[in-house]
Amino acid sequence: MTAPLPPGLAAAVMVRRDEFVLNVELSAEPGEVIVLLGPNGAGKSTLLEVLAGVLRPDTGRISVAGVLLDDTARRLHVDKARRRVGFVVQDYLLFPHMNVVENVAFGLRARGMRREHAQSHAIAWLERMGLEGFERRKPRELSGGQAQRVALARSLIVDPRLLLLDEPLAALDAGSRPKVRAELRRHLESYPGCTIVVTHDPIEAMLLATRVVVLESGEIVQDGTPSELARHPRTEYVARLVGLNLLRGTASGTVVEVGPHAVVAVAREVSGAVYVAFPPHAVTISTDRPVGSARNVWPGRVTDVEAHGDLVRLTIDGTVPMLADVTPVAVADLGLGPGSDVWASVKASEVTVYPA
Ligand SMILES: Nc1ncnc2c1ncn2[C@@H]1O[C@H](COP(=O)(O)OP(=O)(O)OP(=O)(O)O)[C@@H](O)[C@H]1O
Repeated sequence: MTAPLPPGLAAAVMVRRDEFVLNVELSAEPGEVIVLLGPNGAGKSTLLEVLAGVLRPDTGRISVAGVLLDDTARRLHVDKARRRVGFVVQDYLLFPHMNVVENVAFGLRARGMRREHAQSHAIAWLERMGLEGFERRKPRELSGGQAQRVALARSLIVDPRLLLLDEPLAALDAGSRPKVRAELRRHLESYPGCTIVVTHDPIEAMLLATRVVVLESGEIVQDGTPSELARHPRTEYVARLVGLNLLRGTASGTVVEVGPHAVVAVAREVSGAVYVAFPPHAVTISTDRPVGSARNVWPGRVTDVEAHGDLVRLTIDGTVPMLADVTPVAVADLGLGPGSDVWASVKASEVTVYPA
């Protein structure tokens, strides 16, 4: 007897594209949001295309929600149109000649649902996405954020068990990104299936992911929670990308309260629930309380010291826990090691702040 297939995603595939080889084993539980990171050409889009059924694996197996979608040993391949997999690509690929309702209803129509029925489902989804009033517009009459929501509604309406998002926010301008990102996060929180999101943006990764998987040269080089990755990056690429201090707090004016007696000063006025982020290299470490111009000065204790490329990454515990990258010379001069009491300072201008 064969073991039952898992309720989430289970994939072990090898795909060749000319010289490039993707060789990946990946599984995910329902409800997990995996952010897939990796340098250009690492194979992220290739992996999504294989999972979506756009590409066939050379060898391997893929199952989603207990259903086998590919099994090369048995010559089994479920066509992309018949997979319960939603795939949202970077440029949305909305049908330009169809209006918004028709775009969203498309998947249901393709499955044979009657037109009126499919459209009333689509209208309900548009309402859920905050898009009422846009039903009859054509894709070219939408903003980037609206088009992104239409694309998401179009994928979710067919109740996929796996949702694949290839750089879902890349087409948005910097101004609308934080808001759409927060919306996307809310949608993903209530989505019961597995999600895989490809992004190049570390903030997006840290905000959306319950788990981060890093792909380099067609192989998974690291897999863990965002904070595990930030604390113990295993490659230069990971270190550069996700080595980010990220805190959640409540803002008022230019001050964000991130914990009891812990505040972070930021350079612009904000209010309400926010995230604040700053890179480890923006942190200055001293053993005496500094008297400079930095508005953020926190006491802490070094708990971990790790070589990290040309620098040394310190894990600091205190009112504001953080990672700090310092030079080996500074470590030697200040005599730093686990247990050292230090002052960490960060300029307000180095802190990024955005809505939670
Ligand atoms: N249609 C194709 N035919 C042959 N090779 C391809 C094709 N598409 C991509 N490749 C190759 O496959 C490799 C992985 O590409 P892929 O697009 O999956 O990477 P990626 O991680 O998504 O990169 P990026 O971040 O630049 O989008 C690259 O070496 C690329 O040249």
